[in-house]
Amino acid sequence: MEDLFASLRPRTVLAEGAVWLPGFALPDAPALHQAIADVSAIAPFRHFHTRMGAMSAAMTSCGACGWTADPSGYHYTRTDPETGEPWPPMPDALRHLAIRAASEAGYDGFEPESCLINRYMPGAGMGLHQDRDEGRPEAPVVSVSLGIPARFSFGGTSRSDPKRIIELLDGDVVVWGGASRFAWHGVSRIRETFHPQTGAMRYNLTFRAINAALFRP
Ligand SMILES: O=C(O)CCC(=O)C(=O)O
Ligand SMILES: [Fe+2]
Repeated sequence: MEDLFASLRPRTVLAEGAVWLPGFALPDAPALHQAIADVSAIAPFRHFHTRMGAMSAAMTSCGACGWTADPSGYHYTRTDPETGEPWPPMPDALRHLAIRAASEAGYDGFEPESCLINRYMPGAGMGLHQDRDEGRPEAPVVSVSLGIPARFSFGGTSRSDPKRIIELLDGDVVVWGGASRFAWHGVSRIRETFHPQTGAMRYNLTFRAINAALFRP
């Protein structure tokens, strides 16, 4: 059965340096759900407020630093501004999966310092953006999807470049680095559907290597 699905949704190069690995994380899903529960028990999901208002995806982080947003901008911080405590350490199950996925996509030696966990309810999405606050252009971003599907747009390094739109399913992984490291991407508003593990919810984990000189307290 697994081979049948793998042949229907083969590994796909989205652009130079960007690879979609359908179902790559499926065997790890139970451990990933446990890790999300453990992290969010210490650093709860919250909606950051930017200049544009509240973000529709709820977020938390783990690792040496965590992604935060406030009306002044985006930063990686060592402590969770909500609790004042350091972000929880990255569970091994997460770190190992990210390293394996990066390697599978051609990026050996990836060492993620931070994992941003996004939680989308139906109606939530993420506007087109580039991930460019990391200060480590040589390291890829590894993105893992769990739960209900999402329409993911993936373009080029100019905002107006043509986009490829793919449906990310439970266990899918997308890795982008090299010529695609600063590719524009976004998530359409999630449609209400049901997944046995997550209910009407989608989780996305993005793993990044971060330049320590950019960490804020
Ligand atoms: O949810 C996704 O698939 C993408 C998330 C993302 O682009 C980000 O967290 O920077
Ligand atoms: Fe992103």
